[in-house]
Amino acid sequence: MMLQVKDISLSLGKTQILRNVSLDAGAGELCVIMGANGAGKSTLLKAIAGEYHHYQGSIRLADNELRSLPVAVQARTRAVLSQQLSLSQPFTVAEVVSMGRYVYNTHLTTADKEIVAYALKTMQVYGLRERTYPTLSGGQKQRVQMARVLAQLLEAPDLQATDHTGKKMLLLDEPVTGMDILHQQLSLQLATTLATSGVLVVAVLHDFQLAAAYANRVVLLKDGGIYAQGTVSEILTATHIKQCFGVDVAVLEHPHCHYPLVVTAAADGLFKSRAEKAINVL
Ligand SMILES: Nc1ncnc2c1ncn2[C@@H]1O[C@H](COP(=O)(O)OP(=O)(O)OP(=O)(O)O)[C@@H](O)[C@H]1O
Repeated sequence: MMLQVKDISLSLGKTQILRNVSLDAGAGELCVIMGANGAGKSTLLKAIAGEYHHYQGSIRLADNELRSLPVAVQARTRAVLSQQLSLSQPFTVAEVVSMGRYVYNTHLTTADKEIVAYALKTMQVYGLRERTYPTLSGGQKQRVQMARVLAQLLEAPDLQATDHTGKKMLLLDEPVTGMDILHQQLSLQLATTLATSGVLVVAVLHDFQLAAAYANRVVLLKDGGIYAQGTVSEILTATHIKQCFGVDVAVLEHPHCHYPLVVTAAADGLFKSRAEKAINVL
């Protein structure tokens, strides 16, 4: 799946939210969108998910203009984990994950049920499958949502069995919010495994360490526009982070791994930055 976002601008109400955003991402990539609160990350992800039709510019998926693709086709080619998904009905965990399969069949086949069980086990929520979703903890809910999108993407109950190249896209909006460190790592490893099988993964993340460890490409948004995009080492620099988040950080070498470490200096650097002004105002 090739995604080509060309010069899109989008207003919601009277406010322009996205300004001339362009990015290209290809099959097998894990593309991470970062930026401060309100920078436009979720809006961009929703636009790529086909939620808005009134953008200017073009969003092309495998060479088709997104807004011309029928919704049913979109649902079979991409899965979306949105922020703040609320389910008012007391669905069970198994039912929530099964929703990922109803885009293919109105009645679940044996293969669908195997995929659902596989997704539940992969996100370590199989033991919760009879529980009602609203009773879960925040992190457990996110794990169930990851299982749902996994169930939607898979063509067999095996992560590596299928070549998804050119066929599928996964959109994740802050997927690890509320998850403990083990399940954060598990979720990003899962995203990487899917990317390796050819899925194009676009994820909004706030965590620099997860982005540094897992992203192939980082897109940094500021005030609704692209501030910078490129590889982890090109984008996660102290200057960019200061410009986009107003915080002084040091970017260090990881002692064992190939990716950088972004660290704040609470007693020193932080208080030289805009955060100090914000704190003083309180
Ligand atoms: N439906 C809407 N109508 C008007 N303004 C909106 C609407 N949705 C979002 N906005 C505004 O658009 C801007 C971008 O919002 P968006 O949710 O894309 O930010 P974000 O980068 O995902 O932020 P966060 O890190 O807080 O999730 C914000 O200023 C937000 O208040």
